Amino acid sequence: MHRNILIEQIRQKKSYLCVGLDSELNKLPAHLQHQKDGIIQFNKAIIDATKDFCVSYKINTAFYEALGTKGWEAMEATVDYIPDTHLKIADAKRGDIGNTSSQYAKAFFETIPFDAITVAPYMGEDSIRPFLAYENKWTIVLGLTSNKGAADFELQRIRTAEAEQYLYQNVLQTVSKWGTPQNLMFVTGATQASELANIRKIIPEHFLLVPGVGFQGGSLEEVSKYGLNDDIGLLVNASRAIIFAGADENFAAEAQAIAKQYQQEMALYIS
Ligand SMILES: O=c1ccn([C@@H]2O[C@H](COP(=O)(O)O)[C@@H](O)[C@H]2O)c(=O)[nH]1
Repeated sequence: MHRNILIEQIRQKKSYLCVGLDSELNKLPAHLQHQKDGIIQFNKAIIDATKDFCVSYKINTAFYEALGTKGWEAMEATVDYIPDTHLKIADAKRGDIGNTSSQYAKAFFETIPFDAITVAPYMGEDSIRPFLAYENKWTIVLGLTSNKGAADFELQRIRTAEAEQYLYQNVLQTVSKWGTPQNLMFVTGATQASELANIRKIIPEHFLLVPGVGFQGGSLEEVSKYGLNDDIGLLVNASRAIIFAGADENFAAEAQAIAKQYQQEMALYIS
């Protein structure tokens, strides 16, 4: 998906919400858990209920890979069902030596036609280039993640030739030179909103994929205050807070109500 289309969708809907389809089998409403295509039915109902309030869906592949062939089938059927107006993100956190990364890119951009994939930067440029080689696809590189473990490496101070900085800042500076704001985004956890102003100094134009509102406690208001740019530049993800808002037959209506709440708050922040 081209950046202009994404921005147009966001402006039309007054929403930069990304709904996370972390559809863990044993958390589905009881009536779906034992059905052969329970996850597919669940995802379709969630998509139908939320598509007017969001611009993107993020499938965390772990929840599907864990189920083997059935999970991969559910992932494919879900990607097929998501309207083409919505950015389809594979949260797969891949990255390997170049020829292996090429196969990951093929798997998630061609075999299953996602628009975007999350990638870990640890193995460096040759591990990321194969994803960037695809036109109209997005590579979303982990920058400053939302978890406690971000302190172990990403928030370590390092000394480079130019400056003393956090490791994650060096990642943003370096990786942003390998692609452009048209094909590269960065993950920034909503729980790290205090760093957003610094992040915007390094990458003012790029889109940020921001997980961590809802269950992880991040603030949509803070993220929006420090993260929005002239093109909006944010995709804020909520998974469990939306898809598991209700636990019974009413789950889709409950999910819709929460997605709508996020959208309505976002509309206040979009000028
Ligand atoms: O830094 C990161 C990177 C990825 N995630 C993923 O986003 C969702 C968040 O789910 P919630 O239920 O809204 O907490 C999930 O798929 C994570 O693996 C993240 O949380 N933080």
